[in-house]
Amino acid sequence: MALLRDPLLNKGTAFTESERAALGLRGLLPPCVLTMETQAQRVLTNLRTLPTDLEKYVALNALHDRNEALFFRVVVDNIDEIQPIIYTPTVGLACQKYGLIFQRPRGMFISSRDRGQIAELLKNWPYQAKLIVVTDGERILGLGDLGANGMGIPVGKLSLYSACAGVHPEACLPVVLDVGTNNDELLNDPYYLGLRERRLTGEAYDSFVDEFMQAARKTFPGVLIQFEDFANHSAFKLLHKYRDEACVFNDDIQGTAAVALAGLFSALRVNGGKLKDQKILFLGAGEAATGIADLVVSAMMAEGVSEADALRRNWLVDSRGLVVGGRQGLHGHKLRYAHADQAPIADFLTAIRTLKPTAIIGVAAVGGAFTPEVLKTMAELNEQPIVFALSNPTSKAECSAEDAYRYTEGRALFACGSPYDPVTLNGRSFVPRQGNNSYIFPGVGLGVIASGSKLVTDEMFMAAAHTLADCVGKDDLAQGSLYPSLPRIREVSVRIAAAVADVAFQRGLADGPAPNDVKALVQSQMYEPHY
Ligand SMILES: NC(=O)C1=CN([C@@H]2O[C@H](COP(=O)(O)OP(=O)(O)OC[C@H]3O[C@@H](n4cnc5c(N)ncnc54)[C@H](OP(=O)(O)O)[C@@H]3O)[C@@H](O)[C@H]2O)C=CC1
Ligand SMILES: CC(=O)C(=O)O
Ligand SMILES: [Mg+2]
Repeated sequence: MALLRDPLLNKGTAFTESERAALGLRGLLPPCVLTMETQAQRVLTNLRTLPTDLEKYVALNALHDRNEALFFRVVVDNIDEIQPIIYTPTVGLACQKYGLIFQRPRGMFISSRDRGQIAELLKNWPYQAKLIVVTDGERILGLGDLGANGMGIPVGKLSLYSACAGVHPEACLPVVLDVGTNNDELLNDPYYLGLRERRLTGEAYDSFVDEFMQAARKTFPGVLIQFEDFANHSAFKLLHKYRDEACVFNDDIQGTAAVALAGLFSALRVNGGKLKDQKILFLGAGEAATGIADLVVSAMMAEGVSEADALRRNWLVDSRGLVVGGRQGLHGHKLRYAHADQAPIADFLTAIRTLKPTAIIGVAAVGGAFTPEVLKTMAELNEQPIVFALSNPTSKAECSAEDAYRYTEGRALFACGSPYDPVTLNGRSFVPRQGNNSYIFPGVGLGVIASGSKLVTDEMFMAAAHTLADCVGKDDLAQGSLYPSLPRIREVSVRIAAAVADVAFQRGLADGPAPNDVKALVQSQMYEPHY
């Protein structure tokens, strides 16, 4: 009976006659033995009768908790259909309703009440984690502070690690650091499952996170830790504090940078431009924007431009307007892009008219900010404007795919953070694809784990960006797709992982000498969902 209740071992109705006899399962299952294919078909049939995406999310979660192999089989074989349910946009809604839809816990919930005991608590995890995705829930997608409800994000990211890159589910540990929430709605929600107190701040917060970091690394030596959906003020601080001593990265800063740069490379193959000649205007000046801008600057410099010139080709608009030199209160990550000799500009459209960018990248979580006027202006300024609406979930997208194509007469080179269906305009069909770090982190994580890298470096993200861009074919570009199709994701992840592992071996970061065939090493470590 214990076997039927262990999701990592359970096969349900697929246990064979001989297994049933040997494992004490006779009488505990209906007599008919099903194949995994029939089970998967049954899952899909049931799923497709459910009226809402949230109900589908709940059903898939329940399957995940019953039978991991079947769950991942269904995800891998139907990635286009299932990813939007277990990841953005539906995972955003699932986090908002986390307390209401909660059935079984997944991952570890470490709250500020556990201070002083985190190492002890981590021992309760029954597996040897190689990969932790951790959030404190303060900036869940573009939905703000969702406190402990943010757990849906590490769970969703780790599902993609196993589905898209074959990191073994047993190696994956989702963690929420529950330091309270400042979201009054949640504090008053009878179903909220997190601590009902305001967020820990300052030294108390820092030492709590540090205790977790030390305990996690001690309990799971060599573990890769991915920071996810921390608020801006914590994200940069934590990345800089740990990146040179621990195997960590920040997905929102570094993963997003790589996927956006790959998308730019693809767009430039279509319009014939060079990266060093682009002028990029970001809506947003936070983790995603400055992460992308920093990697773009490095890539421009690799094309022979000076750092000063490369910086000058990247401009940021934040909640107070264009980031310019001399503006009061600017600090940290924005300062590199606070260009002198430019008067302040309050709004995005005027910034476009003044700066004449070749590309706009939306990462401010302001839904609809790429208005018809913005899109038309980009189309007036550029034969083929680059328009990336990367904010998540869909409600926060800067524009829809349809609007991006319609208001640029089908000339936009478009990518979106959350999925959009294909668009038909004047008889031409466009297939927009997701500029989402989900193309990057699975392969990066696999490469880091396979090589046993001690650190995760910017060079790895640069390699990942180039590799992802190389996976895009002419047929993709011809239909407006700046990324490869999702059904190819495991092949893409292998290539990214090999490129990342190569960097680890070349830089002496890996755990051992380089093998003859790095790709084979990576592939040998991949989990295949079958019985
Ligand atoms: N597609 C993908 O792979 C990814 C998408 N994202 C999405 O990007 C969005 C932002 O994430 P992240 O960068 O981490 O968040 P941050 O909080 O770090 O940054 C948000 C930025 O948006 C700015 N902003 C807020 N309101 C406005 C406004 N009205 N006009 C102009 N700028 C504004 C903020 O300004 P100020 O600095 O003044 O506060 C801030 O600079 C989210 O929706 C997230 O889902 C994030 C990571 C990956
Ligand atoms: C995709 C992602 O990481 C985000 O929207 O935060
Ligand atoms: Mg994120």
